[in-house]
Amino acid sequence: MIAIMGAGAFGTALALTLGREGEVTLWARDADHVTEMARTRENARRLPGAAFPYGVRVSEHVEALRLAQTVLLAVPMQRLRAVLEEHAGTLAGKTLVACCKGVELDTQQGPVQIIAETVPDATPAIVTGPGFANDIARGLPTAMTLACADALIGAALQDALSTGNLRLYRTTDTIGAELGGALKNVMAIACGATIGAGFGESARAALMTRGYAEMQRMAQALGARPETLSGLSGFGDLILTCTSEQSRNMRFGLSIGRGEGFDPNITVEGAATARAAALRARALQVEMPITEIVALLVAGELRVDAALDRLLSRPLKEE
Ligand SMILES: NC(=O)C1=CN([C@@H]2O[C@H](COP(=O)(O)OP(=O)(O)OC[C@H]3O[C@@H](n4cnc5c(N)ncnc54)[C@H](OP(=O)(O)O)[C@@H]3O)[C@@H](O)[C@H]2O)C=CC1
Ligand SMILES: O=C(CO)COP(=O)(O)O
Repeated sequence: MIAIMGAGAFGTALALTLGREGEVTLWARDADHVTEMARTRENARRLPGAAFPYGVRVSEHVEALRLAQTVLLAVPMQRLRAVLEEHAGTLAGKTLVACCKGVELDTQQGPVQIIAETVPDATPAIVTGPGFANDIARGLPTAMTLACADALIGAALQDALSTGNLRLYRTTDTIGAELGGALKNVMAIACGATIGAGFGESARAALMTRGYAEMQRMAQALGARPETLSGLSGFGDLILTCTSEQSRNMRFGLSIGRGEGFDPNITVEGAATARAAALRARALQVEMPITEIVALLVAGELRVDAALDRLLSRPLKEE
């Protein structure tokens, strides 16, 4: 059986697509939220307008996860460690599939390493790539990456988690998969800020391309395979997130560029990840000027016009 921890937009979308073809348990921490979802068969708080199919069960009891061999972890990146620590006993020995995108601010670790540290006898994996919760929930076609260092378990997960509208491609390169998903959000903030400030589409294309070069540099410094970054989890998600206003990271960037406020309750993974990735890049001595600038922008330590000046005044070099 499959279970999902976290009834946010993405956890709910995964429950919907899996629940159309089998049984899935969706766990949320808030009992009132669970009661509401059970009564209305909808998650009006996080993914309104998408009716739960028959196969979706909801629960606020972590014991409901005991029967599941595979648990998808769909909580925000900066909360992942706390959730795993709190429920490590229940999750021991299971296959734990991170569904979050980012780098932990305090440790500069990704989700797979956090799973390995907090639930050492679990098998970690990650699902990441271009796919908006709304699209998945509506049954629109999507393709993402499933990464698991254990190739046999990865193949079984690929079968178990692929659905009629969610096609999973498989890799054993968990480092590349999680870095692609984490860093594309940073680039989406940069692109949003650029568009919001009125710098134009050409500037966005330049940022996406140079941002992709940064993603490759860091990934390779950490031992990822270049082809993982050029796949769905890297290049694919970079395109989606940097070009669509459905993306919260993109919209957050737009608000920075326009000098407007942004609802702090909206999950924007790229904000903390920019700061974490900038720290990691410095420690690795990897050059990541766009990431550095996004880290300063989100901290309010740099204005968008000064950020542009800083990028344009860098020494000219070979591509
Ligand atoms: N939305 C999307 O299109 C996609 C999102 N993702 C990734 O999925 C991850 C989650 O994003 P998303 O679902 O959109 O975020 P949302 O903001 O929609 O939801 C986050 C959910 O996490 C829950 N949560 C937060 N902290 C805890 C905790 N300590 N214990 C239990 N539950 C907790 C929240 O519960 P509560 O409601 O009680 O606050 C909420 O239901 C992110 O890393 C994102 O990058 C990946 C692909 C697509
Ligand atoms: O990761 C996503 C799509 O692949 C969702 O992006 P946002 O978190 O920016 O909304």
